Amino acid sequence: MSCRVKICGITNLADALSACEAGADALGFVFYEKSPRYVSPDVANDIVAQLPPFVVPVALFVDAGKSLIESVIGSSARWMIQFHGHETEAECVSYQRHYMKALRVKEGDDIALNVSQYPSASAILLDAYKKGIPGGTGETFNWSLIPSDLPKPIVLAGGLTPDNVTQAVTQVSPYAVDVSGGVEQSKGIKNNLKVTEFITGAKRG
Ligand SMILES: O=C(O)c1ccccc1NCC(=O)[C@H](O)[C@H](O)COP(=O)(O)O
Repeated sequence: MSCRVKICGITNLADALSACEAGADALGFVFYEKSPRYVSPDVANDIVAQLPPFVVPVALFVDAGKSLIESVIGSSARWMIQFHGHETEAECVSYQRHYMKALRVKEGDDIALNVSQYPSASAILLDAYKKGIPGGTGETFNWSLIPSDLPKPIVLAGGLTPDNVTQAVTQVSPYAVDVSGGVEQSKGIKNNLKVTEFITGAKRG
Protein backbone atom coordinates (compact mmCIF):
# COMPACT_ATOMS: atom_id res chain seq x y z
CA MET A 1 0.00 0.00 0.00
CA SER A 2 1.46 3.34 -0.95
CA CYS A 3 1.96 6.02 1.67
CA ARG A 4 -0.89 8.50 2.14
CA VAL A 5 -0.23 12.23 2.02
CA LYS A 6 -1.71 15.05 4.06
CA ILE A 7 -1.04 18.60 2.88
CA CYS A 8 -1.34 20.85 5.93
CA GLY A 9 -1.82 24.60 6.26
CA ILE A 10 -4.39 25.08 3.49
CA THR A 11 -5.79 28.63 3.53
CA ASN A 12 -7.54 29.01 0.17
CA LEU A 13 -9.68 27.09 -2.32
CA ALA A 14 -7.19 27.18 -5.20
CA ASP A 15 -4.48 25.48 -3.12
CA ALA A 16 -6.99 22.95 -1.81
CA LEU A 17 -8.21 21.92 -5.26
CA SER A 18 -4.68 21.83 -6.71
CA ALA A 19 -3.54 19.55 -3.90
CA CYS A 20 -6.51 17.24 -4.51
CA GLU A 21 -5.70 17.20 -8.23
CA ALA A 22 -2.10 16.28 -7.38
CA GLY A 23 -3.33 13.29 -5.34
CA ALA A 24 -3.51 14.48 -1.73
CA ASP A 25 -5.41 12.10 0.56
CA ALA A 26 -6.05 14.68 3.29
CA LEU A 27 -5.89 18.46 3.72
CA GLY A 28 -5.11 20.19 7.01
CA PHE A 29 -6.65 23.48 8.16
CA VAL A 30 -4.98 25.32 11.06
CA PHE A 31 -7.41 26.87 13.57
CA TYR A 32 -4.66 28.36 15.74
CA GLU A 33 -4.76 32.13 15.56
CA LYS A 34 -1.04 32.62 16.23
CA SER A 35 -0.14 30.61 13.12
CA PRO A 36 0.68 32.33 9.82
CA ARG A 37 -1.43 29.52 8.30
CA TYR A 38 -4.51 30.32 10.37
CA VAL A 39 -7.77 30.02 8.47
CA SER A 40 -11.15 31.11 9.78
CA PRO A 41 -13.87 28.49 10.35
CA ASP A 42 -16.10 30.14 7.73
CA VAL A 43 -13.44 30.13 5.00
CA ALA A 44 -12.38 26.57 5.83
CA ASN A 45 -15.93 25.23 5.81
CA ASP A 46 -16.58 26.93 2.47
CA ILE A 47 -13.51 25.13 1.06
CA VAL A 48 -14.54 21.80 2.59
CA ALA A 49 -17.96 22.05 0.95
CA GLN A 50 -16.21 22.15 -2.44
CA LEU A 51 -13.75 19.28 -1.94
CA PRO A 52 -14.05 16.20 -4.13
CA PRO A 53 -15.08 12.92 -2.46
CA PHE A 54 -12.46 10.67 -0.87
CA VAL A 55 -10.34 13.58 0.40
CA VAL A 56 -10.35 13.98 4.19
CA PRO A 57 -10.37 17.49 5.68
CA VAL A 58 -8.47 17.66 8.97
CA ALA A 59 -9.20 20.40 11.51
CA LEU A 60 -6.07 21.25 13.50
CA PHE A 61 -6.39 22.73 16.98
CA VAL A 62 -3.86 23.68 19.64
CA ASP A 63 -5.43 23.51 23.11
CA ALA A 64 -8.60 25.06 21.72
CA GLY A 65 -11.86 25.55 23.58
CA LYS A 66 -14.88 23.35 23.08
CA SER A 67 -16.90 26.13 21.43
CA LEU A 68 -14.33 26.70 18.65
CA ILE A 69 -13.92 22.98 17.98
CA GLU A 70 -17.66 22.38 17.89
CA SER A 71 -18.27 25.40 15.65
CA VAL A 72 -15.85 23.98 13.08
CA ILE A 73 -16.70 20.29 13.10
CA GLY A 74 -20.42 20.95 13.45
CA SER A 75 -20.50 22.34 9.92
CA SER A 76 -19.49 19.11 8.19
CA ALA A 77 -19.50 15.42 9.03
CA ARG A 78 -16.36 15.08 6.91
CA TRP A 79 -14.02 16.68 9.44
CA MET A 80 -11.38 14.61 11.20
CA ILE A 81 -9.61 16.37 14.10
CA GLN A 82 -5.88 16.83 14.70
CA PHE A 83 -5.08 17.78 18.30
CA HIS A 84 -1.68 19.50 18.24
CA GLY A 85 -1.43 20.72 21.83
CA HIS A 86 -1.57 19.17 25.29
CA GLU A 87 -5.07 17.67 24.95
CA THR A 88 -5.81 14.60 27.05
CA GLU A 89 -7.27 11.36 25.73
CA ALA A 90 -10.56 12.16 27.50
CA GLU A 91 -10.77 15.54 25.77
CA CYS A 92 -9.90 14.12 22.35
CA VAL A 93 -12.45 11.34 22.53
CA SER A 94 -15.22 13.63 23.77
CA TYR A 95 -15.91 15.02 20.27
CA GLN A 96 -16.81 11.56 18.94
CA ARG A 97 -14.88 12.05 15.69
CA HIS A 98 -11.91 10.28 14.20
CA TYR A 99 -8.88 12.10 15.50
CA MET A 100 -5.09 12.21 15.32
CA LYS A 101 -3.01 13.18 18.32
CA ALA A 102 0.19 15.01 17.47
CA LEU A 103 3.19 14.13 19.62
CA ARG A 104 6.23 16.40 19.37
CA VAL A 105 9.34 14.24 19.53
CA LYS A 106 12.67 15.02 21.15
CA GLU A 107 15.67 12.93 22.20
CA GLY A 108 14.94 10.78 25.25
CA ASP A 109 11.18 10.56 24.70
CA ASP A 110 9.49 7.21 25.25
CA ILE A 111 7.39 7.35 22.08
CA ALA A 112 5.69 4.00 22.73
CA LEU A 113 4.59 5.16 26.18
CA ASN A 114 3.31 8.47 24.84
CA VAL A 115 1.38 6.73 22.05
CA SER A 116 -0.21 4.40 24.61
CA GLN A 117 -1.86 7.42 26.29
CA TYR A 118 -4.21 7.75 23.28
CA PRO A 119 -5.85 4.35 22.73
CA SER A 120 -8.85 5.93 20.98
CA ALA A 121 -6.80 7.81 18.38
CA SER A 122 -7.24 6.79 14.74
CA ALA A 123 -3.62 7.73 14.12
CA ILE A 124 -0.66 9.36 15.83
CA LEU A 125 1.19 12.22 14.15
CA LEU A 126 4.86 12.50 15.08
CA ASP A 127 6.28 16.01 14.65
CA ALA A 128 9.52 17.72 15.66
CA TYR A 129 9.71 19.29 19.12
CA LYS A 130 10.79 22.92 19.24
CA LYS A 131 10.46 24.85 22.48
CA GLY A 132 7.72 27.46 22.35
CA ILE A 133 6.47 26.54 18.85
CA PRO A 134 3.59 24.05 18.72
CA GLY A 135 4.02 22.99 15.09
CA GLY A 136 4.79 23.90 11.53
CA THR A 137 8.46 24.35 12.50
CA GLY A 138 9.93 23.11 9.22
CA GLU A 139 12.36 21.01 11.25
CA THR A 140 12.94 17.27 11.10
CA PHE A 141 13.59 15.04 14.11
CA ASN A 142 15.64 11.89 14.52
CA TRP A 143 13.48 9.31 12.74
CA SER A 144 15.50 6.44 14.23
CA LEU A 145 13.80 7.22 17.59
CA ILE A 146 10.52 5.83 16.18
CA PRO A 147 9.88 2.24 17.28
CA SER A 148 8.95 -0.02 14.37
CA ASP A 149 6.13 -1.76 16.29
CA LEU A 150 3.87 1.11 17.38
CA PRO A 151 0.23 -0.01 17.72
CA LYS A 152 -1.25 2.90 15.73
CA PRO A 153 -0.98 4.16 12.15
CA ILE A 154 1.83 6.75 12.18
CA VAL A 155 1.71 10.05 10.34
CA LEU A 156 5.25 11.36 9.94
CA ALA A 157 5.62 15.16 10.00
CA GLY A 158 8.22 17.83 10.58
CA GLY A 159 10.54 19.32 8.01
CA LEU A 160 9.53 17.05 5.15
CA THR A 161 10.19 18.32 1.62
CA PRO A 162 10.11 16.96 -1.93
CA ASP A 163 13.84 16.23 -1.45
CA ASN A 164 13.66 14.11 1.71
CA VAL A 165 10.20 12.53 1.63
CA THR A 166 11.16 9.38 -0.31
CA GLN A 167 14.00 8.72 2.15
CA ALA A 168 11.61 9.32 5.07
CA VAL A 169 9.02 6.88 3.73
CA THR A 170 11.67 4.27 2.98
CA GLN A 171 13.21 4.53 6.47
CA VAL A 172 10.08 4.89 8.64
CA SER A 173 7.34 3.17 6.59
CA PRO A 174 4.65 5.48 8.00
CA TYR A 175 0.96 5.15 7.22
CA ALA A 176 1.07 8.74 5.96
CA VAL A 177 3.29 11.78 5.70
CA ASP A 178 2.30 15.35 6.53
CA VAL A 179 3.84 18.52 5.14
CA SER A 180 3.27 22.21 5.43
CA GLY A 181 6.30 24.51 5.04
CA GLY A 182 8.14 22.20 2.64
CA VAL A 183 5.58 22.75 -0.12
CA GLU A 184 4.97 26.47 0.35
CA GLN A 185 5.99 29.42 -1.80
CA SER A 186 5.27 31.78 1.11
CA LYS A 187 3.70 31.27 4.55
CA GLY A 188 0.20 29.90 4.03
CA ILE A 189 0.44 29.75 0.23
CA LYS A 190 1.31 26.46 -1.46
CA ASN A 191 3.57 25.93 -4.46
CA ASN A 192 1.76 23.55 -6.82
CA LEU A 193 4.94 22.12 -8.30
CA LYS A 194 6.35 21.36 -4.85
CA VAL A 195 3.05 19.75 -3.80
CA THR A 196 3.08 17.52 -6.89
CA GLU A 197 6.74 16.58 -6.40
CA PHE A 198 6.11 15.85 -2.73
CA ILE A 199 3.18 13.54 -3.41
CA THR A 200 5.07 11.75 -6.18
CA GLY A 201 8.06 11.32 -3.88
CA ALA A 202 5.95 10.03 -0.99
CA LYS A 203 4.16 7.47 -3.12
CA ARG A 204 7.45 6.30 -4.64
CA GLY A 205 9.03 5.56 -1.22
O1 LIG B 1 1.53 25.21 10.59
C1 LIG B 1 1.46 25.85 11.64
O2 LIG B 1 1.69 27.07 11.68
C2 LIG B 1 1.11 25.16 12.92
C3 LIG B 1 0.92 25.90 14.06
C4 LIG B 1 0.61 25.28 15.24
C5 LIG B 1 0.46 23.91 15.30
C6 LIG B 1 0.65 23.16 14.16
C7 LIG B 1 0.97 23.77 12.98
N1 LIG B 1 1.19 23.03 11.83
C8 LIG B 1 1.16 21.63 11.83
C9 LIG B 1 1.62 21.12 10.53
O3 LIG B 1 1.58 21.82 9.55
C10 LIG B 1 2.13 19.76 10.42
O4 LIG B 1 1.28 18.89 11.10
C11 LIG B 1 3.53 19.61 10.88
O5 LIG B 1 3.78 20.40 12.00
C12 LIG B 1 4.53 19.78 9.79
O6 LIG B 1 4.86 21.09 9.53
P1 LIG B 1 6.16 21.39 8.63
O7 LIG B 1 7.38 21.07 9.44
O8 LIG B 1 6.08 22.84 8.28
O9 LIG B 1 6.06 20.54 7.41
